[in-house]
Amino acid sequence: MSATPRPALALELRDLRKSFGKSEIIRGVNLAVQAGERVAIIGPNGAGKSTLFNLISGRFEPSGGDVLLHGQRINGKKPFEINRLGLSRSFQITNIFPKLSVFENLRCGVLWSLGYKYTFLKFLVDLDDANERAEELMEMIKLDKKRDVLAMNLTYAEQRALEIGVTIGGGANVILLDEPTAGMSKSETGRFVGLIKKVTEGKTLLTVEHDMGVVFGLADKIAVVVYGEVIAFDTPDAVRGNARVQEAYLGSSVADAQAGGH
Ligand SMILES: Nc1ncnc2c1ncn2[C@@H]1O[C@H](COP(=O)(O)OP(=O)(O)OP(=O)(O)O)[C@@H](O)[C@H]1O
Repeated sequence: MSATPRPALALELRDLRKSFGKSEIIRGVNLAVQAGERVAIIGPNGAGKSTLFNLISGRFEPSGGDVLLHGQRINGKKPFEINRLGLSRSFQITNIFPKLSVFENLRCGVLWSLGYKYTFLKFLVDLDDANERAEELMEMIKLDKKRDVLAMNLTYAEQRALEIGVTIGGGANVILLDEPTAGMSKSETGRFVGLIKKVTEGKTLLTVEHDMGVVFGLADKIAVVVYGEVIAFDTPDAVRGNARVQEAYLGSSVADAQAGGH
C-alpha cells in the first residue's frame, strides 16, 4: 500500500515563541499552512497578531521555535532574504513610492525581485520583461486607466490596490497582508476582497484582519490568536461554531458581521 503524499506546506510555525523583556508575547504557536491556502489571523487587540507577522517576515527574531518557508528554516534571516525566498509582505501603503506613477511603482516591484547583480545587457532584457509584467499587474489591479498618475494622487483605495500590486509584483508565492481593507468604505471593501482573491489566486495568503466580513469572505482557514496562542485553526464554519472561540473572542464579532449582511 502506498502512503498518500503529504500536501506541501508553504509555511510552518513550530512552537514559535517571542518575548520582550520578561513578557512572553508569543507562547508556543504551531501552524501549518498548505500551499494555496488563504488564512486569516484574527484575535483581540494585543493578542500578538502583528508580532507573529513580524516573526514570519523576519523583522523580529524568534526567542524560540522555528519558522519554515517551503520547508526551509528561515529564522534569523533578514526580511529581504526571506523576500528572495518567495515571501512578500505588504506594509500598508508604505511600500509604494508617492512620487512615482502607478506603472513605475509596479515596475519597481517587479525589478526588485530580479535581484541587483546586473550586467547592463541583462538589465535591458529584464527591463522588457518587467515592463510587460507591470502592464499585466496594472490590469489585474484595475489601475490601467491611471497608468501615469503619481501614486500620491490616487484615492486611498487605489493606493491600497497599488500596494498589493507591488507586493505580488515580485512573484512571491506567499503573501502577507496587514489589514488590507482598513480605512475603506463598505462598498470599497467588498470590491477589494474580490480583487485580493483574484490577484492571489494560486498563492498562499496570510492576512491579519479585524473586519469579520472580510475574514469570512476571504479565508479558507482562520487562525484565532488569543494571548499569544493559537486557540483554533480551522475552516470559517468550524471556527464560527467553536465554543472556545465564541467564549474568548468571536461571538459578538460574528453576530455583528452577520447582522451587517456579510
Ligand atoms: N517591540 C515590542 N516591544 C515590546 N512589546 C511589544 C513589542 N511589539 C509588540 N509588543 C507587545 O506585544 C503585545 C502584542 O502586540 P501585537 O501588536 O502583536 O498585537 P496585535 O494582536 O497585533 O494587536 P492589534 O490588533 O491591536 O494590532 C502587546 O502587548 C504589545 O504591547
